[in-house]
Amino acid sequence: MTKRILIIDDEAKLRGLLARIIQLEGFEVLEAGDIRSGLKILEKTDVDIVLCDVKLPDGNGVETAGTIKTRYPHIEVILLTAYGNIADGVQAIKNGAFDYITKGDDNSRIIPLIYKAAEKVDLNKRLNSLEKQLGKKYSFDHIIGRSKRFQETVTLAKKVAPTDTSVLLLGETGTGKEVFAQAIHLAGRRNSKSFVAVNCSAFSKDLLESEMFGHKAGAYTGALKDKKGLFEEAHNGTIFLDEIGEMAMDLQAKLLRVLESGEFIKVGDSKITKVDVRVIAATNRNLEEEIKNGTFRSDLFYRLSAFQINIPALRERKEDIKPLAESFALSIGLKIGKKIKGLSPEYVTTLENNYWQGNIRELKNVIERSVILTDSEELDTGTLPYELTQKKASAGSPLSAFAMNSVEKLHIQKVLNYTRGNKAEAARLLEMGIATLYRKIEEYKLNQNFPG
Ligand SMILES: Nc1ncnc2c1ncn2[C@@H]1O[C@H](COP(=O)(O)OP(=O)(O)OP(=O)(O)O)[C@@H](O)[C@H]1O
Repeated sequence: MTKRILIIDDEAKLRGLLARIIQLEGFEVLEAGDIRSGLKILEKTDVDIVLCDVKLPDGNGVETAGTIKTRYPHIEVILLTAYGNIADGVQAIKNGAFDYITKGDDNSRIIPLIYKAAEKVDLNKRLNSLEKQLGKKYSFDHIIGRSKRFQETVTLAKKVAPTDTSVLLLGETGTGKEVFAQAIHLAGRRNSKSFVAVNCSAFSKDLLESEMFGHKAGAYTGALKDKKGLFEEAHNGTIFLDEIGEMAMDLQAKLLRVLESGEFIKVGDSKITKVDVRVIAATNRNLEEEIKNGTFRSDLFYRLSAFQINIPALRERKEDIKPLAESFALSIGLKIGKKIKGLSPEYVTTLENNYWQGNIRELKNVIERSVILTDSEELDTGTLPYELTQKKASAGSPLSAFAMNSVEKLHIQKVLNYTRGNKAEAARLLEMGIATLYRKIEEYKLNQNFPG
């Protein structure tokens, strides 16, 4: 495919000349006279290579090379440096530029260099699609968490990874069950084959059966063609069955058969299909309870639970909150082009005191919000959602929030928020004496800053 090249240079004559030389080679060329209009073009157009001058009316090309690489990692940047200024070129490469050429005396270098950069762009694209095929590419090296509790979990998962044993991952929502499933797959002998994930709660019973096992044409209305199921897609690889507690009983029986013999029958088929698939299942439900309630088959549970891994909730491993938050802040910052250097101590404490019902997923969302809102390179509590800074005091467990004094504290705070800090009005509404209110504000260290 024709590569598209953007030239950012304020010298119109030189820019035009360069554009013509490059166009003659069959490349498509766009031109910009300053950084701002160059970046605007990148926002709207798919560009492969940028040629960028160093001295521009609105900034420096060496820094711009870094900005472009951060925002658009697949683009290759070539810097046009002034004669005798190699230092700029070297710095640009440090910032992620592909290479540099000295203006004027290097005209014969430019075309071969563009071809080389074009090859690199193709490679970037191939790598990108490979990474996509591998899913979110979580290996054990990418899993963050140094706490003892978490490390024990990782050690267990690493031990089972190279075997072919089925694994049952248990943990609250957002604790990283899918991340672990991927890491186990990648560390196992099936890692060059597919990892297929299916969320059992996302489909109705009939649809889930046809998703998992496939169907023959005419099996039911709307089944116009034969359809391969996810078990077949995962042949020789791994299937991850998320929310297995939601699976209907008769499908559970079918799943047990696959686990035992690798065999199943497609919907509407008469013959057996055989696959070789490793099964990793996950749930946030208590399956033993489900068995008692008659909604989960005990034989399937025993088959699956031969190897159980409990992933601890985030609140049970507070030491991991800071490194996780730092890593998310950095990567989200890079994605949206903001440099985040760290988190304020108060910010970290607030995060550590939160209950994190949604675990790492919730933490990631909170950090994303902060990175978007922040105007500084250090994230501070001002960027946290209001309820998080308020929750600080009642943190611990959801139950502790129901202890009498916790309830009183929350209630007084709510009323104070309502009266925007007017204590006389708050005391009246609370039907308590003003002196008592002052004492309680002091005792519970209630927030007295009211915006607006
Ligand atoms: N240890 C970890 N290090 C870094 N990121 C993590 C880690 N664990 C989870 N995440 C991130 O947290 C989010 C939730 O993880 P995941 O989807 O694996 O959770 P889950 O337990 O499968 O959730 P659910 O029960 O809702 O399916 C994802 O964005 C994932 O990338």
